Amino acid sequence: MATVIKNLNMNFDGYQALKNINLTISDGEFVAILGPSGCGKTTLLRLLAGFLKPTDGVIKIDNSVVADSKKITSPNKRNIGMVFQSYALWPHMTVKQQVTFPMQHSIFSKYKTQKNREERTDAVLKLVNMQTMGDRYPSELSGGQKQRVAIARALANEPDLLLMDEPLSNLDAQLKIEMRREISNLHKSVGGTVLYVTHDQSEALGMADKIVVMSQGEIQQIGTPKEIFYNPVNPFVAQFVGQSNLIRGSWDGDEFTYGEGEKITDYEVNDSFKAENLYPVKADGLEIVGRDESHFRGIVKEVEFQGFQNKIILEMQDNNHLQVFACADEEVRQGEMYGVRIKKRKNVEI
Ligand SMILES: Nc1ncnc2c1ncn2[C@@H]1O[C@H](COP(=O)(O)OP(=O)(O)OP(=O)(O)O)[C@@H](O)[C@H]1O
Repeated sequence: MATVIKNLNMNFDGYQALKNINLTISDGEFVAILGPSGCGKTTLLRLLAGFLKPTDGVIKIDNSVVADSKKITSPNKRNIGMVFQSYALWPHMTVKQQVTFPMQHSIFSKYKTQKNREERTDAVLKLVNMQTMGDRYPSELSGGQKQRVAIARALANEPDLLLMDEPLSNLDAQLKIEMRREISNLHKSVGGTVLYVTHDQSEALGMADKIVVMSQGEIQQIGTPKEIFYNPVNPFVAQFVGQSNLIRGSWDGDEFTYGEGEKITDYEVNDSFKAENLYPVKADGLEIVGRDESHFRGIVKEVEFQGFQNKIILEMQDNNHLQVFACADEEVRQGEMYGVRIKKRKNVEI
């Protein structure tokens, strides 16, 4: 049941919200669409669900065209489950009724008898750990419980594709982490294909098989979480996903020169950084090397205690700000000048 998106464009009154999107989602894959607010994530999801008609391009699910610029297959004729940020539960229905409803009304329902539907409702409520709350109404549930019901409802008809639009953004930090684990485990146990929209890089990195990074309506990079994190293809991905520093200098082949002639050799840096004479390095890839004048140096603007480490913000001589992690017991004083060095990149299996 692969979903294939080809040359997809979406215009809203002259504003191009999606530009030439090409993406294949394979059967059983968990794909995260990751990008900042306004980059077109929800628009892509709405096109897949059948709520919008593309300006251009084609969407195929299981080899049949469900959308092109001329016609679309309506949402009720696609076997798609949706989980929204706002939960979108029906206030007048109990938990059990919410889950049973799509089985009574969808043309894809395999659960034709009342008994079948009751069994399936019990099974999906058990999956999301809500089996004891079947008779409650949404107003009697916590945020996390509502989200579990929304997930159970979306899974009831065993959708070909489960679309999740920032499903955890209304939950508190602790619950987010719990639900993240639950959704991952659910995907592992039930299988199925998931497209998960988020602007939170840690959700995408922790849950997805494949991440699609988007910016301003365009796909920037598609890859596994490790590929995206360790080998970003351009400065946007490096900064958005890894919060990398971008150090100015000059490239000669695989050798980068920065500061006062310090050099580092790196075979993994994408040509798009070389073209701009930038070196991407995360906060843990830099080290403070004392106050030796000959080093690449800057003034410490902030020292933030983070428990295991300190996060240090330095203002460099070219006004660029760098983030550096240092051991919590390493004394670094605010307002003073320190040298910084790029550490040799560790070999990470990707
Ligand atoms: N119906 C519409 N009419 C006009 N412009 C729209 C419409 N829907 C979305 N847009 C615009 O398209 C762009 C992409 O919107 P979209 O909702 O897809 O972004 P997003 O990445 O999901 O953002 P967020 O994370 O804030 O939800 C935005 O600039 C938005 O204003």
